[in-house]
Parts: sequence; C-alpha cells; structure tokens
Amino acid sequence: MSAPGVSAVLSIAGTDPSGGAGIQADLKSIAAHGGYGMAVVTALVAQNTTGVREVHLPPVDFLRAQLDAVSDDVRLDAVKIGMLGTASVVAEVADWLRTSAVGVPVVLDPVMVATSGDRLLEADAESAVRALLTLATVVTPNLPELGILAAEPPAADWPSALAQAGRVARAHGVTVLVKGGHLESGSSPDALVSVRADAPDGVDVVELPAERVRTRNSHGTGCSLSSALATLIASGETVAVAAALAKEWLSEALRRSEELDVGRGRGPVNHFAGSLGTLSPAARLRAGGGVREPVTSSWWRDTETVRRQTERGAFVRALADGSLAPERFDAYLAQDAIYLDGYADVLAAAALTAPDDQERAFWADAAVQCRDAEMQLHLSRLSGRAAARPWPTTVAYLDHLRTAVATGSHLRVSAAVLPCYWVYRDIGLLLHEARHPAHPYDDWLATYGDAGFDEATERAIGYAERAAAADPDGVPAAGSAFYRSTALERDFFAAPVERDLRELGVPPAR
Ligand SMILES: Nc1ncnc2c1ncn2[C@@H]1O[C@H](COP(=O)(O)OP(=O)(O)O)[C@@H](O)[C@H]1O
Ligand SMILES: Cc1ncc(COP(=O)(O)O)c(N)n1
Repeated sequence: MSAPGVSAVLSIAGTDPSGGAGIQADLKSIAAHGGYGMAVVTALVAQNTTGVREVHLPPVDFLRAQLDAVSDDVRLDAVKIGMLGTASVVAEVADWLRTSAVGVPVVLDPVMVATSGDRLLEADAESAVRALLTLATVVTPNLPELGILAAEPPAADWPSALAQAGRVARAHGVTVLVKGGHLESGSSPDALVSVRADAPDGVDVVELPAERVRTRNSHGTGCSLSSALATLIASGETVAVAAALAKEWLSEALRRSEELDVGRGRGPVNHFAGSLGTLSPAARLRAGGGVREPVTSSWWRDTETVRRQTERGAFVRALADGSLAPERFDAYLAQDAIYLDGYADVLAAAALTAPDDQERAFWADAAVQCRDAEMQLHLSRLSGRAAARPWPTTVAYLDHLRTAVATGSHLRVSAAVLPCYWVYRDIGLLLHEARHPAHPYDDWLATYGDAGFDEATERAIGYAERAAAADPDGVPAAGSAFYRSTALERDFFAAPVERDLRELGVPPAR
C-alpha cells in the first residue's frame, strides 16, 4: 500500500528496453506525476528507437500470476493498459479487470502499431480490444486505432475524427481521448469526447489544442500520455482536468526532448523536463561552478510546469481577456474569502515559530493584512451573500497548510505558505498587464501588481531561504510542501471553470 497522498498506478503493457516507450515510459511518466508506479509485463519486445526486432509473449497463465500478485496485495488507484499483443492476452486482462479491479479507473491505450510502423497487436485481436472498451474509463486511440475501434476506415481529417470518436463513445459508453499526433498539420490537437445523453449529438467534445513540436522524438508519446492521464485521474483530478494537464505536460516533454540524446531513430520524450530538471545534482553543481543554488530557486524551477499550467489555465485566461462569466468570478471570490480566512491563521502560526523579532513581526503583520483583505472582500464584493460552502480544492489547500503547521517545522510552514505569495505575484503581473478601462474586471485587476506585495514576497522568499539553511534535513519535505502548494494554487484557479458549478452548490445565473 502506498503512502497517503501518493497514488498507486499499475501499467499493464509491453517492454521497451531502450526506455522510451512501453512499460519503461509508463513508469517514468507515472513518477513524473508523483505516482507510485507498478508494472505487469504482457510482452517482451526487442526494440529501440529505430524499430521493433522481436516480440516474446510469456504464457498467459504467467501474465495472470503477475496480475494477481499485484491485486492480491496492493490497493490500485488506477490501471493503464498498453500493448496486449494477442486475443488471449486481451481476454485474460479483461477477466482480471472484472474480478480484481472493479471500480478502479482504467485508461486503455489501444496499442496496435508502433510509431515505427511495426505491428504490436495481431490483426485477429482487434475485435477483442473493441470488446474491452466497456471496461475502460478512458480510451486513448491515435487516428488509425480510432478507425479500427469504430470498425470504419481511418478518419481523413480532424472533424471526421471527432465524429468517429463520438460514435465509439456512444457505442461503448466510454470516454475517448482522440489523439491528433498523426495529422499532417502545424498543430497536434487532441480531444476528449464523452457521452452526455442531453447533448445534441449525445456527446460532449472538449478540444485540447497544442502546437506541433518540431522534433522527431515521438517514440512513446502515446504510452507516456496515457500513463500521465491515469496518474492524474488516480490523484483525484476529473478526466477533463487530467487530460488537459497530461497534454500540457507532454508538449513540454516533447519540446525538451532534444536535451536527451538517446538512440539514432525516433528518440524518447523528456519525461522529467518539468519536474526534476534534466541535470543531476552533481551536474547542477558543475554547471554552477560549485556554487550552491538557493534552495528557493530550485523550488521555483522544479515547479515550472505546474506554474505554466496555472498561467495557461482557462480561468486565468478568461479573467485576463474579460470573457470570464460573472457567476464564475463571484464563485471564485467566495472561495478566496474562505481561503484567506484559513490562510490568516496559518500566517499567524508562522509568527509563533519565527526565529527572531523581525520575522515574527513580518508574519504577524501579514496575518493582519490577510484578515483585512478578507473583510474587504466581504464588504465590497460579497455583501449580503450567504456564506459559500468550501470547494474540495479550497479544503485541500487549507488542510495542506494546516498539516505544515502541525509538523512544528518553521521551514515547512515557510515553504507551504510561499507559493501564495510568489505564484500570486507572478500571475498578478500577467493580469495587471491585461488591464484596460473597458475591462469588466478592471477594478479587480488593479489590485494586482502592488509594490507592497512585491516586497512582502521578496521577504517571504528570503525567510524561507534562511529557514532552509537552518534546517538542511528538512529541505526535501519543505520542497514537497512548496510543490504541493503550487499545484493547489493551480487547482484553486482551475476550480471555478473546471468543475460544474451546480455540483459545487453555486446557484444558476439569473
Ligand atoms: N510533434 C508533436 N507535437 C506535439 N504533440 C505531439 C506531437 N506528436 C505527437 N503529439 C502528441 O502526442 C500524443 C500521442 O499522439 P499520437 O502520435 O497521435 O499517438 P500514438 O503515439 O499512440 O501514435 C498526443 O497527445 C499527440 O497530440
Ligand atoms: C511495448 C510498446 N508499447 C507501445 C509502443 C507504442 O509506442 P508509441 O507510444 O510511440 O505509439 C511501443 N513502441 N512499444
């Protein structure tokens, strides 16, 4: 059983000894998303970046023994299925899913042909994979695979692919993440097509646009994407949010694939581009001439992907361009007030563990200013409104901050509260620049980019750095706390648009 907060994700797939696709890619992708990865091998594949040489299938009984060994012992938070190879393997996995993985989210990557063009599924097994669709939560076909799942010729263009995905979704009651990597265009869009009975076509289509990255390093993109999706779903994201985040992450991993130098063919993506950085600690030291990088700078760098997701999130973009619906903005403000209420207490707690009077005064003052901001919000914008119920993200964020306080570590608290300054200042700059007199949220945007807040942010960074120097053993846990707060900042911004407002108790718009 994994530690609380870490999701256990099982990949059932074939191998790639050169590390770019299959189970090896899956485990990297799961780790890059903070999951605990496990793997059951369906097929041993002698392949590298130039292509597939040989495939060896262990007996199906042995596959079952591997599957049972995991499920007899370990709680599963999600299952990702990749290469299956033959109809009998498909049947065994289907049987295991029905008996031992009931209720577990399943992401099915219907691997049929590798990027190199080599077959990874016997032709007579295609209908068996189709039958597996009813057991999957999400299926992630590329365009040729989608055609086979629909039992139709492959779609010739993106609109036909979306229509075809709709037919597959309705026929099998499965959400389809259709991938546009095989389109010959300057973009590489994906789309999430899910069944919704009251929609005009019986499906909802959410497009996930992306620019095509100019690289030949596309080995294992499908494997990596589906594992990222499974891990994000396992950690509690909705399928829509998980798909958007996974796609964003993959684009970055493709953009930075050139930093790796693996093989002579189609190289792998850079799975850890956005999370751990590509340099080992020793290489970082060498690159920096032996000078230690400030701990807070490494936290900032390690959260780059998450921060970019925040910036590009639908809420921030809509707030910046003014298209945000007023009820979503109001819902956000109500959650902000709840958050500030809890945050003020956490800042006050930081004053209690501060090492000197000056820092104590800083946190105490910050707590007072936070209360002021909360009261202002109630007086000027939320007046006369019934208190809102906290949303799951608001609760999760405050729980995380309070947990940091409960550890009694000043470093941990300094790290956990820091993104609310630092990320907020960063986003604030972007929003402040979006101001113009006719902007519907101009008065709100004017509150960003405040010089006093900027200075407070610098001091909070400095105090966290000092706390790290005083407590080197506490640095890894503090780095995780910083990372989690940054991710929760992202989710907090995403919540008003990603979640259905009805589900969150927001009354319908007048
Ligand atoms: N050059 C590229 N630039 C950006 N995204 C890409 C590129 N190539 C593939 N992708 C993305 O990688 C994922 C896998 O795509 P695809 O190649 O269609 O599937 P598969 O790897 O299963 O054949 C999709 O999210 C797709 O949009
Ligand atoms: C074992 C295995 N599974 C899947 C793929 C497909 O790779 P891609 O993600 O590039 O389509 C592969 N090459 N090998």
